[in-house]
Amino acid sequence: MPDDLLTQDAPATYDASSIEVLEGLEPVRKRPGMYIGGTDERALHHLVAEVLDNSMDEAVAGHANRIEVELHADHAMTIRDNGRGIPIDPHPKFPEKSALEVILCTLHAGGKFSGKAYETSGGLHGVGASVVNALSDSMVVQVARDKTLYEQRFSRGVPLGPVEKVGAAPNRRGTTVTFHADADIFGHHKFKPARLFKSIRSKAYLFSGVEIRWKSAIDDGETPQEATFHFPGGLSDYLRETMNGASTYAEAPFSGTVDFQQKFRTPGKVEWAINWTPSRDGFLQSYCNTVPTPEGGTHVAGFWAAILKGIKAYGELVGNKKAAQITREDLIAGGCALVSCFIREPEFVGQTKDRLATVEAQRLVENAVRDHFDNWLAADTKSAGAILDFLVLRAEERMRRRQEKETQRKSATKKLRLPGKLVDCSSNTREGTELFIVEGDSAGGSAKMARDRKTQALLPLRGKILNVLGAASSKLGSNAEINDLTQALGVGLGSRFNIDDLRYDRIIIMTDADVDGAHIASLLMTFFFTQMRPMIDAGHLYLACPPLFRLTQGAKRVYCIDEAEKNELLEKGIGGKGKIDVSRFKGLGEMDAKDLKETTMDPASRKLIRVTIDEDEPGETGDLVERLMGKKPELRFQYIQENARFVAELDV
Ligand SMILES: Nc1ncnc2c1ncn2[C@@H]1O[C@H](COP(=O)(O)OP(=O)(O)OP(=O)(O)O)[C@@H](O)[C@H]1O
Repeated sequence: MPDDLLTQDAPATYDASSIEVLEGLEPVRKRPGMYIGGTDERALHHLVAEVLDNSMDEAVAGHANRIEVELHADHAMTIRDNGRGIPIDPHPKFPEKSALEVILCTLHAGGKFSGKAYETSGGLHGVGASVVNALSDSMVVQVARDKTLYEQRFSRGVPLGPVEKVGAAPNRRGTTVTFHADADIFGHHKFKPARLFKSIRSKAYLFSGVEIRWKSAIDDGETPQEATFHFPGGLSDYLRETMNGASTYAEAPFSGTVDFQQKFRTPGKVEWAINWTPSRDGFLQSYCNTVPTPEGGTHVAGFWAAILKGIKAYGELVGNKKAAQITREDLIAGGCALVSCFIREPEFVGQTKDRLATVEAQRLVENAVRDHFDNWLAADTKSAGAILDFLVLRAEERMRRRQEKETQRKSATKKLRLPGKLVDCSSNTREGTELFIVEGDSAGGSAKMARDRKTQALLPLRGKILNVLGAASSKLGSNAEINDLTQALGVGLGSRFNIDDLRYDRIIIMTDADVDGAHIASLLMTFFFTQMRPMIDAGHLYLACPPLFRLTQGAKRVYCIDEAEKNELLEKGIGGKGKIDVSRFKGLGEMDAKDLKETTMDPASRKLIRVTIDEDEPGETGDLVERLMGKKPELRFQYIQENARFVAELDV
């Protein structure tokens, strides 16, 4: 048959049209976790932050002074500002589209890359607005510019028509975004008025030049349905409110603002407020360009360095030799602090911006705060003396506690009958020791080789522990696994429980990264939550994060925690030579000691999740545990996967 006939007869199916390219915002819908860190309640609320941060950037740049945030009855959100308005003129690169459409339908489109339109902004990747658009079943953007009102509508990231003039706007300017999150992505999660209210109010404290109005059609019985926030006093007012009348060592907080331009000839500024109190635990809330950074970062490191060096220098000046013993731990214990910096082109870890990584911020903040702190201590010797005495006392207490623990543990190890399968560590002080609760004997094998004998102990559990929620309390004491665990911990069960007897600093649950592992981890967490709650409250309980994949390319090897991270790295490359070899760990037992050590056990390179109870909603955590550990086992794995962030905070 002649060649041309062959081609004529073949159906025209395999041509360019059969090559698929994920276009526009499809990748966001396919893998939302990569852009907003998940699809849970926290991720849902993050959508509001993305849109609100754009309005805040407009305000901080001096173009807006009012922002309105409204939660509607159907859980749609409206965020309106009186800024310059997102540009609607045709985009030079895509003349057939408006800049508005390019911004909302293209990743990495924005006005914050070069610092020309904004000096210091929370936005920097040019993805926030488009991600919200992609994950909303409906989004309407109105722009009031040049006395005209424009509008464009979208659904799941796709424009429903071009930008249109919809009326006159003689006395108005700015941007209004209304979106309704897509239930296909966020499932049953809904906006919580209390959570929104709190984060919106903190924004107003962070930038005193803005007034934020809040309105909610949903009444949760505790959150005001209307409010206006404007705080000319900035962070000192915020600190006073957060500390809620607690007695303090300094009469007024140590607070201030330094403009980096004036001091260091570089754009940006830092604002802070701190006071010390005997009556509650300390805290530090930090922000960069009004974006909360719950995991801190370089700005926070700079802040503590300034305070620590300042107080030690002051101690030396007044001849208090004990001041040299103060550590950062003592400062943090009773210190309540707020730090907010504005810098150009900040670098964060991840799109949800939990930790600031810009190296320069450390130096800028440290130098700015240090000068002021020295002056403040010298000018207010009464407060300075009170703080110094308090910190010295804390340092002494800390050292005494450590000594007590040393003796305590020595006697405890002698007296106690320890379970036979416990592989104990050799340190005779509790400080710095860790107990890994491991799944199965095989995992115990590599863990034994990977551990640091001095500080890391292992307790292998055979199979699943008793589900304490379903069990009568008499059964608890006779369950072998629970008995072994309680003995190894040294704390006693029920009325004999005493947290002071705890034999290790950290208790780390280390299970396989699969359904069974997650089940065992949730059984253990339930046990601690219901029987040894003070251990969680005191921050002793952790989850290990073993990786699921290892990528090897030539001499280079990296580990990935999940499928999404693996795919991201495969796309980006890992910087080695040749083909990338992917291996999937089926369980901890499959990892060799070197892998296990590097990724999961060695404090220098591993990742741990600290298990915490959501302070805002402790009752809810109880309900959830009850619901999940009660009747429906299949929900548990999903719970761990989706809600890990709800009960856990990262601690690297
Ligand atoms: N309310 C607004 N007023 C004026 N311009 C806006 C507004 N919202 C968005 N923009 C413009 O749209 C651009 C894209 O916003 P988007 O949220 O996608 O990314 P970004 O803020 O630049 O960075 P990030 O992804 O880190 O949030 C911004 O850089 C800004 O130029």
